[in-house]
Amino acid sequence: MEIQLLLSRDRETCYHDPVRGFKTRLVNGRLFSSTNIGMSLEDAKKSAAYKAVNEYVKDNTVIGVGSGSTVVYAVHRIAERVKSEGLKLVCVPTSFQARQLIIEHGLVLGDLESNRRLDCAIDGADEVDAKMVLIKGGGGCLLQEKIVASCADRMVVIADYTKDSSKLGQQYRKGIPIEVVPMAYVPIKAKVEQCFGGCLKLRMAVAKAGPVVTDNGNFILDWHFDDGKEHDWDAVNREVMMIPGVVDTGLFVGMATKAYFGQPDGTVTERYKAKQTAQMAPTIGRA
Ligand SMILES: O=C(CO)[C@H](O)[C@H](O)COP(=O)(O)O
Repeated sequence: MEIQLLLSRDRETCYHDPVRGFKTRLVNGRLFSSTNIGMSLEDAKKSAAYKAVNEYVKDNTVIGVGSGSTVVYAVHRIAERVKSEGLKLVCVPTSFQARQLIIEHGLVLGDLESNRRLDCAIDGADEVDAKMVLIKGGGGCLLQEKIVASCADRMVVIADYTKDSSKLGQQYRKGIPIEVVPMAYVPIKAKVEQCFGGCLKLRMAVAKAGPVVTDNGNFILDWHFDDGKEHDWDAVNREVMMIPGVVDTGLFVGMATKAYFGQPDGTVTERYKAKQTAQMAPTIGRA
């Protein structure tokens, strides 16, 4: 019997030796042994979320609650800590989903009218590059996620190892989401393609005919950019934001303070924000 290739995708390869019953997984250049091969992607999300909540959520604080599947674990852990430690927290949602999670877990629901400054925003990401530039909005909630993060003293990203990337586009192949006013989606698509290349696709709904409509009543264009080129994401983001009808982009530049990546063996790796340079100022100033 020969060694079998079980899985091979971007920066992740998994082998099985049927004679010795030995499995290995190579992820982003790190080798994981057969003892921990059974950890699922969900376990990786959970480890990252739990570690972030344990380290960043403090008593008497206001927390921004992001959106997506990894955030579900963060909200579970926040609720556990509120119960066991009696933490006094106010949670500000970034989407309809986050609002429901907060309510379902019996947490105190807040908003930006009563809490213009947050202590920490905890959110997922679709991809995080080596400079901590994020692609967000895979779940369509980028606008409120960016607003809430911009009001927080720190933004903490929770993700599994598939989101860890050296360069945007290496791991996440669905493009950079751009939220747009519906009447402007055709000219915006043409302008971005003309100025920056690539191709923009109107995101279509799955269980509804027609396009995805965001929590804010807008459309999403997913920009499949040219990943063969070097991009200055801060400059690109600023220019795209200037196009009339663009509401926001899923590019989060200079916003994340720290990222936690859950690994296949249950460990969590961490990345900190690089020192700010003049070329890489925060997209939106903190409140
Ligand atoms: O930006 C987001 C939603 O707009 C999410 O944070 C992002 O899509 C990651 O989601 P998940 O934790 O499910 O992988």
